[in-house]
Amino acid sequence: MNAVLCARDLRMTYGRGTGLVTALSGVDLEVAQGETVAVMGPSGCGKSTLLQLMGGLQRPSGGEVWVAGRPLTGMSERKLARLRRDAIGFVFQSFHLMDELTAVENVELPALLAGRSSARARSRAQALLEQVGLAEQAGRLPADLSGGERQRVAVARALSNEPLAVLADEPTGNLDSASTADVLRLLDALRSDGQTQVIVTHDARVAAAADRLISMRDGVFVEETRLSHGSGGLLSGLAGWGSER
Ligand SMILES: Nc1ncnc2c1ncn2[C@@H]1O[C@H](COP(=O)(O)OP(=O)(O)OP(=O)(O)O)[C@@H](O)[C@H]1O
Repeated sequence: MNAVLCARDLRMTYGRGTGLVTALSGVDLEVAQGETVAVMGPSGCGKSTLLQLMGGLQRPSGGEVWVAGRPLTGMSERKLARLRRDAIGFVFQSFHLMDELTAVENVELPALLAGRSSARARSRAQALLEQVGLAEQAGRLPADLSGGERQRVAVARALSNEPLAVLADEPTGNLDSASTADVLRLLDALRSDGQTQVIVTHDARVAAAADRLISMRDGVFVEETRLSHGSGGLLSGLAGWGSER
């Protein structure tokens, strides 16, 4: 299997008894190396659940996920944690930053956990913060950052362990056009280096910049569109952006 991320007949039901909620009703997805897939759909249709299952943060109720050809089914929690740490970068909707760590410390943490030297982790963290326009905020605690700044720290953190795949839940949700452009430029550069990306978004401009767009509704894929941008990649979604800074 050549896909970096692969799911077959993926199903997820939360709760038990009469309180069952079906979040995913059998989806199939293959994402190739260097490919960016955008996932769109109304609130509650199962987008975040899809990311959590593809990244091994939750176990599915049914179906199978492979990351870099390795099946997650039957993998021990320890191996799963190692795979997440080494191969995957998550951008969560609620950021999940550590309150007591500065921006740069938050960003370097995944790289340190993945075994990088402190010098390499720090220099990559600083470079990533610079790329998302936050070089000057590197020493601040999350409490002293705006919502959009925290979000950009979360994006930088997801990229710090140089992951094979990034799973991003609304990475530009709170950002103005200039900051969105920064984040998309960074993702585009990493995709050019072969990174695989799945981006849940409500922003049509972010979606338009992906290689493939999947529309979800009620736990299933209702439409898949392959987009073509010539060689522009994500940046082609940025025409006319970023001029307000
Ligand atoms: N931990 C949970 N326990 C129970 N139900 C859950 C849980 N997580 C999600 N759900 C339910 O599963 C369904 C899909 O949720 P999910 O968060 O995947 O949707 P989403 O498309 O990402 O929504 P949004 O765009 O609002 O983030 C929803 O009905 C949600 O209420």
